[in-house]
Amino acid sequence: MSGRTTALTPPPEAGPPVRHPDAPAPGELIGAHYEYCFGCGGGVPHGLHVEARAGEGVSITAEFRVKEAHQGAPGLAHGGVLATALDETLGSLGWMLRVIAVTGRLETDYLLPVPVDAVLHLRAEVTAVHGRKIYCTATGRIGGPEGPVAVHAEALFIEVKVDHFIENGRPAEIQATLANPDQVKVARAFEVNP
Ligand SMILES: CCCCCCCCCCCC(=O)SCCNC(=O)CCNC(=O)[C@H](O)C(C)(C)COP(=O)(O)OP(=O)(O)OC[C@H]1O[C@@H](n2cnc3c(N)ncnc32)[C@H](O)[C@@H]1OP(=O)(O)O
Repeated sequence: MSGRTTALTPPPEAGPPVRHPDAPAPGELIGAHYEYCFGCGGGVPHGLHVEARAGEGVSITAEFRVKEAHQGAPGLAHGGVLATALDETLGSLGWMLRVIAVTGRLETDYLLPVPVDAVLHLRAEVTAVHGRKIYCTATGRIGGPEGPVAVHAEALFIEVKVDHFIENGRPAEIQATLANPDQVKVARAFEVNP
């Protein structure tokens, strides 16, 4: 696509993504990484509640139903909300590599308006990895998993360690999350092998 910045183009020395042997099986529901995540958490009433599943290879599929609280123009999803849905799906790719990664750069193309009550069918995949840099893309389709593409993103995620959240976030909540026996999957996210 025209107008792309080179920051999202993997360098020639980048390698193909490698699915981690302990990655969840294709179709497995991944679940929220944090109850109060705006993208996936069940504890956020007006959140997106994106539901992600492991895909084939190093990919993720997800669904997001647009609700009234997500409007920009009347009856249509806000562009920032759609970017959030793409970001959330891309963020789940860390499960397939067994790393924790945060968004460094996200470029979004809006191709079709997305109405309230529509389900956005999302798919994200890693295209290349170079050191801590994870190059990835995502699409959101409406009208079904094979429907027309409404939104598309290219992104660069950067691998971080759990210290990133302890140093920059609220340590007490990180520790509480780790200590909660019901948050097994969250704990697994922190158990990543370097
Ligand atoms: C509960 C479970 C938890 C699970 C948590 C999962 C959460 C998922 C939620 C969804 C995703 C999100 O919204 S995450 C939240 C939004 N994102 C963030 O808050 C990130 C804020 N940014 C940062 O903290 C920082 O800038 C980092 C960590 C991204 C990078 O800082 P750093 O660690 O010091 O590394 P740095 O040397 O700067 O960068 C490493 C390499 O990446 C490149 N790089 C870095 N940023 C960019 C960029 N924007 N565009 C191009 N390239 C970039 C650098 O040039 C360098 O390349 P080279 O020199 O090596 O070639």
